[in-house]
Amino acid sequence: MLELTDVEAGYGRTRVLHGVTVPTGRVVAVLGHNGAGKTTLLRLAIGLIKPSKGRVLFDGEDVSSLAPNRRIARGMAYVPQGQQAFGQLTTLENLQLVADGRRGGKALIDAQLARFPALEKFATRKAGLLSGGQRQQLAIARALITGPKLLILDEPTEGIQPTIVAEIEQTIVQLAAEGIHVLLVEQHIGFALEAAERYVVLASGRVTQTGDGGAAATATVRAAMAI
Ligand SMILES: Nc1ncnc2c1ncn2[C@@H]1O[C@H](COP(=O)(O)OP(=O)(O)OP(=O)(O)O)[C@@H](O)[C@H]1O
Repeated sequence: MLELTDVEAGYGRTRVLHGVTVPTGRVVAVLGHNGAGKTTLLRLAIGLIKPSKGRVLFDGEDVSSLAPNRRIARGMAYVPQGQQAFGQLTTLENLQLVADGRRGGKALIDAQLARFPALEKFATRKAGLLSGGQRQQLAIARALITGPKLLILDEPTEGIQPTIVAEIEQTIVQLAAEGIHVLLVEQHIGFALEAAERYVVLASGRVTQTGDGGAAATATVRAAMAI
């Protein structure tokens, strides 16, 4: 589905990623310490930054030079860090912003309200008054309304209370079971590897390790990351 091959990218003259190749897989986990380049890699995948070298293939098409909106139209969706939502709008209005103008808009919203009971419960609550975990579910629901083939998630459980962490993890597993591919940056290495088909570890913008996911990979990855 998504293939990043030998990509180099950064900000202005600063190179952050150096020859990074990410394998394909239903769920691919991107791991690494703070500042390793994980978010940069996701921003590159969705097209917010362009590679100066290498290529990004999606569904067999070279999308390296396509803008984010065109990648979204092809079936990519991106949920950045930080549980972003329009705080002054209600849960429902946040969902309507994405669903309006799409065929079957109401059904698309209903499907996500059914997926996330907390959002259904607080449909008329302003998003700014939701808990961080609920806002994260809202951000994921908004992305899912676009019907993505690939969901790109940047630290979806960061700063979220443990009960909702488990729900979000369950959602990721469920999405994969539904056939949606996931590119996941996640600090909870145990969960990320359990959910992942493949993983990469980044350090200073380079891949230091890659392999098959699964619980058995945890010890190897922890050793490689010295944690
Ligand atoms: N907009 C930017 N302009 C310049 N440099 C940036 C920008 N964003 C990130 N960087 C730099 O790129 C490097 C990688 O940052 P990135 O956010 O991709 O890492 P990360 O692995 O996602 O870290 P974290 O886990 O802290 O989110 C860091 O050195 C960072 O300072």
